Amino acid sequence: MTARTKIVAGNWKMNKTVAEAVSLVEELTKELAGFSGCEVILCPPFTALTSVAKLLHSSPRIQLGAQNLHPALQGAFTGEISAAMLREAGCRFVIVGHSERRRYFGETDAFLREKLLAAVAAGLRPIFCVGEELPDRESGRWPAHLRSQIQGVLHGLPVDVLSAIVLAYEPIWAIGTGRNARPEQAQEAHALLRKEIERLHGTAVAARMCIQYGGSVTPQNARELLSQPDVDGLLVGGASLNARSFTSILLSVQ
Ligand SMILES: O=C(CO)COP(=O)(O)O
Repeated sequence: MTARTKIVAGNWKMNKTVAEAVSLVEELTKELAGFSGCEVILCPPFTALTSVAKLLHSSPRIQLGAQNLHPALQGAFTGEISAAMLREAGCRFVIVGHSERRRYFGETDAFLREKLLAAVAAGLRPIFCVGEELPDRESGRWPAHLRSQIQGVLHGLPVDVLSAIVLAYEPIWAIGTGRNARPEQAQEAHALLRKEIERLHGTAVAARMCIQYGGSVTPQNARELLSQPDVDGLLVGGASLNARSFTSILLSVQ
């Protein structure tokens, strides 16, 4: 089996002023001095990126990510931000296709594909999110839904783009609900996603791909989720907003 480096990311969503972000990162860098259990990514809101980047200079194991980008290089897109701007702010990663972006901002597969291409062209690694709604989970249609999200966006992408992507399985019914997927449910979905990647892009790409789980991850459930063979990391929302809970999740990585 290919050994994949585990990657745990904190998606702060629309939380933390610059001052709050700085204080959280100061606490985290203190708690995580010497930590080398996995790659750690922090995704603060845009306004806090440069301040957080400065604090992370001396913590090479903690990297910076953004929560969104626009695929155009520049231009008349009021309120948007480009991949080059994110790189300049110190980002290495960017979340693409989070269910909240798909749901509230109508982001389509075609648009997400453009974002992935723009991100990788600028040297960013996308964290590409997929996941089903509760009715699809309950009716058993979730495998078809996940396959169609993968095919719709990743089909035919060049191998350098695929190799840069971190995939995140985030069942929508588990996001912010306190109801995480059971470890065996996460494993089943991750194995299916890896199989689909393999079908589209071959064994080597699929075996190397890091697939994170996201949705109500807590210090209590992180270890068991991470013990599944195809769970290669976590994408943490609420529990990443507090230094103690995020650190305790990170310490569950073996
Ligand atoms: O959406 C998520 C991370 O991107 C998950 O959020 P919660 O961990 O708050 O459920």
